Amino acid sequence: MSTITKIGQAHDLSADEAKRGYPVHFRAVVTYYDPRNDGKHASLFLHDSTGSIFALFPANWHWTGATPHAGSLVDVVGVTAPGDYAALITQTQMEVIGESSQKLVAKPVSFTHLATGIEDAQYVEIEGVVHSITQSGHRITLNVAMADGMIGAVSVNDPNADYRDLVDSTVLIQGSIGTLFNDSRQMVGAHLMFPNLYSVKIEERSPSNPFSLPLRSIVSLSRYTPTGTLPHRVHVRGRVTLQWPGTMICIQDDTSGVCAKTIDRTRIELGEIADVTGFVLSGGYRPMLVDSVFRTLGGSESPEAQQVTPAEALQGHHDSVLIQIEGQLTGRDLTASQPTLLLSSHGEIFPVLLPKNQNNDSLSNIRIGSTLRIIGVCSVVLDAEEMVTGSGSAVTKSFHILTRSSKDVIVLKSASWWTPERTLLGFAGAVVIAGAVFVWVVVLRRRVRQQTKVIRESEERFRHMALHDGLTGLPTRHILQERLYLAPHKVRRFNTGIALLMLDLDDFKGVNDTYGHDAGDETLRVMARRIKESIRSTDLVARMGGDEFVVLLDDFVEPGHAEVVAEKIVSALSLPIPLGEHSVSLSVSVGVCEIFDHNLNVETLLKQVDMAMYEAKANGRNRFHVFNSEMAAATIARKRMKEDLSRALEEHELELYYQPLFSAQEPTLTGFEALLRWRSKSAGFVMPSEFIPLAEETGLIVAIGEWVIREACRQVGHLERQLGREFEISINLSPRQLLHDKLPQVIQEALEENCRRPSSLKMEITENILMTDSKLNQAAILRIRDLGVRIAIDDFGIGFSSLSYISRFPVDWIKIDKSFISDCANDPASLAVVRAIIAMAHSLGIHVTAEGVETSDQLSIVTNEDCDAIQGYYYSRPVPFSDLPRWIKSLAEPLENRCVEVAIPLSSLVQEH
Ligand SMILES: Nc1nc2c(ncn2[C@@H]2O[C@H](COP(=O)(O)O[C@H]3[C@@H](O)[C@H](n4cnc5c(=O)[nH]c(N)nc54)O[C@@H]3COP(=O)(O)O)[C@@H](O)[C@H]2O)c(=O)[nH]1
Repeated sequence: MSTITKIGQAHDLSADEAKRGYPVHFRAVVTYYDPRNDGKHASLFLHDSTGSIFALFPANWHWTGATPHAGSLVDVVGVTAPGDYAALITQTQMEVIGESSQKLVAKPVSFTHLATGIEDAQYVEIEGVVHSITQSGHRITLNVAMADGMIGAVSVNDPNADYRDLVDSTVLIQGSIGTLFNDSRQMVGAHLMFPNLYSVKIEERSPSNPFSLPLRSIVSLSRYTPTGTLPHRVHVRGRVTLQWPGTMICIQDDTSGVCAKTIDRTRIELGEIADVTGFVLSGGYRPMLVDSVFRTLGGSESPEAQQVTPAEALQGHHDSVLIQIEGQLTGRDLTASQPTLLLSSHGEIFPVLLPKNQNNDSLSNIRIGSTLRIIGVCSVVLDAEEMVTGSGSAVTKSFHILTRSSKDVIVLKSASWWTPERTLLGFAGAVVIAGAVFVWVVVLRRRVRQQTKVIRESEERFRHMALHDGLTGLPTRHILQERLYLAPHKVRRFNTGIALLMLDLDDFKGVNDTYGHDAGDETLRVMARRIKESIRSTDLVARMGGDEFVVLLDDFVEPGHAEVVAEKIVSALSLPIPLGEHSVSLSVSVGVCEIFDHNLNVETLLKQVDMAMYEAKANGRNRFHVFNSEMAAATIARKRMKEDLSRALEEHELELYYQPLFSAQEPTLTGFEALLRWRSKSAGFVMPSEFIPLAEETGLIVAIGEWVIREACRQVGHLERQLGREFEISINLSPRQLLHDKLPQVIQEALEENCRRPSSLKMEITENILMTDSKLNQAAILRIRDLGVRIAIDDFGIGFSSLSYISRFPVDWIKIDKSFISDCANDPASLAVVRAIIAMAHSLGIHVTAEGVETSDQLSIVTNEDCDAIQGYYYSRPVPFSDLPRWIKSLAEPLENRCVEVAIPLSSLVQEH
């Protein structure tokens, strides 16, 4: 997998591509650093000339040099992973290499633009008024009102900084955008991560004492129109008509009333005069204040509660004003989080809200039907729909009363069963009763229905939005989960099975990149429709996000049924999709899992079908793959091995074996190839073919490879001093290691620390390193060769080697792959290949090693063909370092007496054969 070196390239990967874990290596500027982020991870936003990206790494990361701050230049290695919107970097390793001289340019953005999500992780500038400041854990948040919406600007709290001055100031803030998405990839919010107060520029400073702002009459708030583009705090004064400590305070002056949201819990007497400052929030009949603070000025003259009828209250003029109103108690819920009474009067039904956490026991004894007088602040609700679709002016829909305590509920007339009306009704007869009841129920219900219709509609809308994907209309993972949890019962009851199919479109990103996002959306809609058409109406298909879908078959599934469905889906989805004047063809990879056991575990089932889907991808895509138990065992074992391997270096479980290298013509020992071994505490003696690919995948190969270079130079240097002669060392290089910027420096240090001639070191790379990403790899190889180190091409002949490009490349050695050597004695074709490689290499001035020489026949063939060096079991297997001196001494003895065989652990012999 090729390494990505530009941030923009990594940021733009689709979720599916990012999930593959592309290796990345960037040099970038830090725009934000939070050493604690979520406790387990530290986080960084990084920026280069192509864009910005978010990187996660362990919170206990040990910085070898300086710790970073905004403006640091860092060297970062990691792998890509899907983020909520754009890709991010995990398994990050990094180092600060200095200060950036680059002046960062932040793009000014509006909230509406941020709401599209496309600026995820990018470096931007916002303008707005700071409404409030909140602290949570180690972070501080400035809640900023931009011209078109509110945004939280987040930073690591600096205990020495004073943020309070910022409230009500107009500010410009530069930082990186963290966008929040739900499972359906719908944006639910965004934060601006700013590094410190230097990123906040105050354009217009607020007065430090908010109560020094000029006083306004409360009624003027209704006429409030922001003079500039952004609204600032206002200051009003009045008598307190209601206080819900920590939530709200309402005041009233001669002109009107207003309610203000506040977190201040200071208790205040009703009727006291209070100063309140806050930000105007319009949208109701009258505006309210938010993020408010208040102070009391004494006094205790309670404002008069105006007597109003429900019809008058509905007109709206009494909104936020203290009123008294009468009605019959028709219902109550005193145990709800918001205790409520329901009153009716003159055909109107209105709720009365009581303060939370108060003793309302006295109210539970009031009989339904009793006539009550309520004193409280009137809150009028507008009909938003009517305002939009109708006249455009404020249309009131309902009202409710906010009371200060249960004392605001006065029983005027208690209802009794034997009221004159009811007695009369009793005499009037069953038909009249039925009629009256019917009318009463109809009228009451109609009113209640009207009151609750809007609530129910918005609940329905939210529920539908939460449970259905906005693009395809398919259910989301929540519905799938509900159905999955019911599945075991169904299996038990009907004695059938269930099947799960996980679908991932192959190369979907290509459609987005080539034809644009509208075409991508259309493709997803078509695919969703085709999947639905391929299954029964009782089966379920859910969109999991991106281009991933899951199908649940839980209706009388019989063995093999899921495979038939998967086959059908694979062929339905491979049909061309018309996109305007174009037509595209895509394929899909499907994982399949069938279960006929009611003890099935839903989590396990999801993991298994995911594994099967990845297997389908790995086996060439455009196909389905059925889960089997070996896959699970292999995946678990790999995961465990990865975890163990991440500790292998620090737990000293790695060691080097050395396989001798001989010159061919007069066989003399010239040096060794260093070969890595892992003596794992849990897995035993592990061969490199098993763990090097994992080290590559996880990025651990960079650290492990560095250790190999340093350790091989140290150990062979030690041997040389002991024996008084010089050896050459061959070391294998992995592709990922090659692209790490520090590699030449590591090699140079290892050479210098051990006083080694550069030409005595040979770095072995495989052919396909040269073929993939050739420009980057070639540059890296040239940098190593510039040190004077030799380059060898390993396993030559099995890849894509082209003689013409070898001639253009600075290669010193070629190692003919052992498969040709093992066959050359019996297979004329292999012998011909060996001859051709040697002739071609020599004509280009390149030396040749025959590797894997095991027999005397093979030895004489390669020697006769003029090979330069020999490596193979014929001379020796790889030898542990501690046995090398003994092995070298035994060279004088006949081959069969050499001590090497005893030097190798039995386990490694078994694995090497
Ligand atoms: N990036 C790194 N890769 C490494 C490192 N150490 C090893 N490796 C790579 O792992 C592969 C397997 O290595 P290993 O199991 O050690 O096998 C080596 C020899 O034991 C084997 N060999 C040598 N002679 C013979 C023989 O006569 N017969 C026979 N059947 N096998 C023989 O060949 C392997 C050496 O191969 P090569 O490197 O291609 O010269 C292997 O691909 C290693 O590259 C490491 O530190 N880093």
